[in-house]
Amino acid sequence: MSTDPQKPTACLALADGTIFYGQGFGATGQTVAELCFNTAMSGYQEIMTDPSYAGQIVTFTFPHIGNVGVNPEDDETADPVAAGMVVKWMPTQSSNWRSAQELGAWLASRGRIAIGGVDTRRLTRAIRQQGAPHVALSHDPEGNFDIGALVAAARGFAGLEGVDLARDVTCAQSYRWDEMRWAWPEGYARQTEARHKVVAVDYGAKRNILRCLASAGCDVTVLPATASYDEVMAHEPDGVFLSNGPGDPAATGEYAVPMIRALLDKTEVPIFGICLGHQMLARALGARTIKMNHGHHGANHPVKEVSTGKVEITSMNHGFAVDSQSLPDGVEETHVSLFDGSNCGIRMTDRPVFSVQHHPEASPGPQDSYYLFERFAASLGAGR
Ligand SMILES: NC(=O)CC[C@H](N)C(=O)O
Repeated sequence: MSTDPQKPTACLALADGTIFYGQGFGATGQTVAELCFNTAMSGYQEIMTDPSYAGQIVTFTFPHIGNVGVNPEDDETADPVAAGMVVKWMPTQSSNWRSAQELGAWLASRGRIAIGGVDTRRLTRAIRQQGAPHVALSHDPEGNFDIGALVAAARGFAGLEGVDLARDVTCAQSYRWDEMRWAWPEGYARQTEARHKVVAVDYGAKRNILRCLASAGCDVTVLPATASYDEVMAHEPDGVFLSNGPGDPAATGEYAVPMIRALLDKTEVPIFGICLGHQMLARALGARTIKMNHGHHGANHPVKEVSTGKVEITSMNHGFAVDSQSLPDGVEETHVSLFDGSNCGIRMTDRPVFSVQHHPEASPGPQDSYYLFERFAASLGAGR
């Protein structure tokens, strides 16, 4: 361990040669990924364990990260999935009654590298200006860095376009889910009966999505990402849910889109998709998806529901988007981002098939969009 307090023990190299030094925490070693920034002021543990972040390092624009520690209940999946984290201030000792472990120890035990002491405003401006950069992040307690090799490693990262990561993060086998939310958003009744049989296809599903489905009255069976049409229909579902997940919807869609297309062609089953599920439903309907400059990642993104004009404050985490210009006849845009006008929701006009780009399960984030789970449950009929 270096004894010089000024000597950097971590280094973040952008592919354009820009270098950020800081103090390392979590695991030691090196990782390469795409870099994004997240503006949420809380929920760093949920963000780090959201499977949608596979292949990405997250820069937190909120400066106090780590100060409430981590706990087993707030994991969105079993392990952190984001490749690493960048923060402004080194985490202080955690102070919260729910804290079971310090953030640094938790990251170290899960092989995830973090760097603190970075000018995250400057870094965020760089991400906005150049688009999500490819980076290499190195943590060496001795502070020995081969900058040329790090920049070369960042340049060597192939990026996320055309990459299917859902296969890496999906479940190995199907399973039932019956845990409900711990708290209900204001104004919603607690459902006690699982009345609707729902198959949730797991492209990297967050646990709170499954809790929200169960809480809206769904009896949930989770299937692996590569489940075929026949495997889905063998469960005789009243509805099918398409989850969030990492990577490029075009690549994941190579196997997911034919399954979704078969559901649309051969059945009348209601479908609800979130984020990657939304993007792949749109592709199955004939629309295009595109890579965004630096994407949307945060917990305060305003989204307008087109039919009512109502604005929801939403949780967001995506780097690809549905091109609303490419929506075919019979599919309408239901939600739109008030930050940049990008598509945030679609529906088929003649049947209960709909999806959204934002995250109605929040975790972290506001609860404004929870009604979408109730809307899905209502589309499943009176129940069994
Ligand atoms: N949260 C998600 O499902 C992300 C979807 C997709 N990987 C994207 O980045 O756009």
